[in-house]
Amino acid sequence: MARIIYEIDHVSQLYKRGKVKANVDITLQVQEGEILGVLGPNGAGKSTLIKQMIGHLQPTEGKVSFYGTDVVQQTRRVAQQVAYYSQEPHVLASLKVQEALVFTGRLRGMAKLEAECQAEELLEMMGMTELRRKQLKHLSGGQRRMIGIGTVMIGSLPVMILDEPTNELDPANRRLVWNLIKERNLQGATVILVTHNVLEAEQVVDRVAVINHGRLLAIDAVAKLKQKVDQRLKFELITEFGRREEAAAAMRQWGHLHINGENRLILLVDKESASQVLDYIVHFPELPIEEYAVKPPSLEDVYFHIDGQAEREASGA
Ligand SMILES: Nc1ncnc2c1ncn2[C@@H]1O[C@H](COP(=O)(O)OP(=O)(O)OP(=O)(O)O)[C@@H](O)[C@H]1O
Repeated sequence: MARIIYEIDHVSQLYKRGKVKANVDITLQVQEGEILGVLGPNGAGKSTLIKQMIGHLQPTEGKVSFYGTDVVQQTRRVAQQVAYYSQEPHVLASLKVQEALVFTGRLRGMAKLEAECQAEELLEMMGMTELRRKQLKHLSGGQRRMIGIGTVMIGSLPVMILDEPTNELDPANRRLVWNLIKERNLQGATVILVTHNVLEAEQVVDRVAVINHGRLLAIDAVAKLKQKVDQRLKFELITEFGRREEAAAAMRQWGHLHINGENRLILLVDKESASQVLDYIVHFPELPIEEYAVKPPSLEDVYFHIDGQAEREASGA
């Protein structure tokens, strides 16, 4: 059995004197050595949970323990063991790239030479050695984010918490970051990864916690979550420009539908009705659908399925 690093026990967070419930009665554990993805849409309560995990926020109710002790009673130990990458602007902005990395390494107890060597290695890995003498505030948004990832990596702390690590990055850098995360995990690091990029997260996470409206809707291994929609097939439908709602209204009768872009619909249907749906699409001439494809469900579909189910239960449907 893997050791439990984090124990989140019936945690709730209220803002604005109780008017905003950012998270509601969340209970989960993080196991040593895993990559746990925390998925949810904007405003779901993901960052609030992370702030509680690093001790920046004391939960209104419940407790977050790190190796068995309340996080807020040992923020120093947590800071020494948990590397955190936030979405917020970089506090090291006036430092040069190399200084920012070395400074962070030194704060984590590295010797000067060791920190300088690791900073150089990281810059090489990220293809950013040319930028080492530039101030962070003079970098592009994406470059600054890459250096932010570097500051999480330096010192090789045993736990990494990354809040939307690939936001603003181009495809090559996104791949690089996912590879760095996977590599660190193979070397033993536990990773908690907040994202709404479900498609990319699927490639790296071991388990997934789905959060919306502050509540934990599901937590399990990706394969187990996928079993929930295993008996379904996914239709990806591209609608005619400006006629998405019309197409959605016609297709909703066949299964669980969600809108996924200006002219893209995703329809999850039971395997038994798939041939009927196909027949309907092909033979119904008025249907404003330009292209369709049938695929097995992805983690993204599981996510929408779980979220949709929670919405339906909440509305009593
Ligand atoms: N300091 C605050 N004061 C008041 N309300 C807040 C505060 N921080 C967050 N909230 C609210 O709490 C809810 C959860 O916010 P949170 O930032 O945790 O969501 P998130 O899932 O991280 O969203 P995103 O993906 O957009 O970053 C939102 O409704 C948000 O508006």
